[in-house]
Amino acid sequence: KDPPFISTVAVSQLGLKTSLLDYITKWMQTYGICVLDRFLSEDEGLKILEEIKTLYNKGKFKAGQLVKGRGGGSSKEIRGDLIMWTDGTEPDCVSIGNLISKMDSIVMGCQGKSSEFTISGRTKAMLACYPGNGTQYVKHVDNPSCDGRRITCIYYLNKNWDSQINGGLLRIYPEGQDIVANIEPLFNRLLLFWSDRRNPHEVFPAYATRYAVTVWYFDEEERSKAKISA
Ligand SMILES: COc1ccc2cc(-c3cnc(C(=O)NCC(=O)O)c(O)c3)ccc2c1
Ligand SMILES: [Mn+2]
Repeated sequence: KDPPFISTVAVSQLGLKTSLLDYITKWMQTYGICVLDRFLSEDEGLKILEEIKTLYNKGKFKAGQLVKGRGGGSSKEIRGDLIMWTDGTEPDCVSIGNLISKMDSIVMGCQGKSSEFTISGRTKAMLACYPGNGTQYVKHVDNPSCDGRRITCIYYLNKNWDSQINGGLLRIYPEGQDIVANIEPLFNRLLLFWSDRRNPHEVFPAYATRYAVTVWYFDEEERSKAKISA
């Protein structure tokens, strides 16, 4: 069952500037990717970072699932992130819960502004940590199999990050375009992109601890049709 989801009524009460929502819609329609810097206040961002570090240091993160390497059957490790799922209602996730509801209000605010924004729900939030020992995530598509996920929404928490030194760059290869998008996982940066085959992407090896919070938003129709995943 998908976690409860903000109602559109709440969005209008938030009184979000439609110019921001129009900006997001336009970027998503044109490039299928949108970057918003300084998404929250510095203080809110720092509170989220502290909550995540605390959870990580309590050993609450587990290795993301391994995907069998090609041939030989050996489970060649192609993922390096450690993850933890939360719906942001636990007592030690208050700021993370605030982030999730701000993500909801952004995505819901775009509802109906373009045919692609027919969002009916979302996953819980996935807290991810790349420990920084050269861990990476090879090129992949988040939703290659019509599982219902339409938008990938990632919030980065990495202070003074420089991919030239720390690695951990996210590179997106928008389908059918001869450009790539190089996205630094910078503190207080929100990234949205279509989760399907339009946006293959990879995370380059990270050489410093790299934190992110990801939520996937479901398309109503695709989600209702999706086989209930095992
Ligand atoms: C069924 O259990 C699980 C558990 C964890 C899962 C994690 C991912 C995932 C997908 N993409 C990325 C990514 O692209 N990150 C880009 C960035 O951090 O900049 C990432 O970090 C993690 C996908 C499927 C999963 C299924
Ligand atoms: Mn991904």
